[in-house]
Amino acid sequence: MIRLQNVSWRRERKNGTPVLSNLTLTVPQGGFRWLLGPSGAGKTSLLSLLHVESLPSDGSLEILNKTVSVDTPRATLMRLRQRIGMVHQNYRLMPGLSVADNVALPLRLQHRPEDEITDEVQAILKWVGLGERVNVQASRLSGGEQQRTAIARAIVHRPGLILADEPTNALEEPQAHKLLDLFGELSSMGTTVIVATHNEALIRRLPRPSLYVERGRLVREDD
Ligand SMILES: Nc1ncnc2c1ncn2[C@@H]1O[C@H](COP(=O)(O)OP(=O)(O)OP(=O)(O)O)[C@@H](O)[C@H]1O
Repeated sequence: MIRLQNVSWRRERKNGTPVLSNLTLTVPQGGFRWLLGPSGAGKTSLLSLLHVESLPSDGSLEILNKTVSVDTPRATLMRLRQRIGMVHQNYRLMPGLSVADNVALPLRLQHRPEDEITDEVQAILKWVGLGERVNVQASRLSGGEQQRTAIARAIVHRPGLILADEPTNALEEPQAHKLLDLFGELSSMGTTVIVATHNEALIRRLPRPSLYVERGRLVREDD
């Protein structure tokens, strides 16, 4: 469950125009929402807030049944973030690590046994079509391969919440469709999924409710 009540977020501590203003919305556990809006509307900023990389300047924010504020201890935020899978627009892989080690990161943070990690990572990399690229250094990957590695890393630990920022823009259509089908399936099994996109064709393929953001405000919610 995600719940925002009158949440605003300013880049600077006190003054300055809020990047996100007065957002109130609820997404139930297992809900899927498209996050839409023009470039610069605040979609990435909202995803950063939901990923607890930034914290609300005002209002109240609840993610996976935890209330989050500027007073939340860092260790609590880190634990919460481990329950969230995020596909960043620019992937944010560790360039010096192999594909497998990038994808293993969330499982290592959970202190899972290494043999289990190897199996899980192999399986998910095979699923995204990178079964033959396991030991390649991330800095040597193409854009599409980087995006698929980032997707694998975001879902390998079966998070309760998946956030994805334009997760298919470097993918070929069949891969994009496969990913969407997975997101749809994960949401029907209880994972909350929020996907920012400009891609109308994707939305038509998986018709789900949308959140429209404009100039940092939630201007519309469609079913
Ligand atoms: N690092 C930054 N420093 C200052 N302003 C920023 C920074 N990143 C984004 N902004 C501003 O914050 C606002 C929201 O940007 P954000 O990236 O969240 O929008 P977006 O809807 O994700 O856009 P896009 O669809 O182009 O990715 C915009 O006005 C943008 O110019």
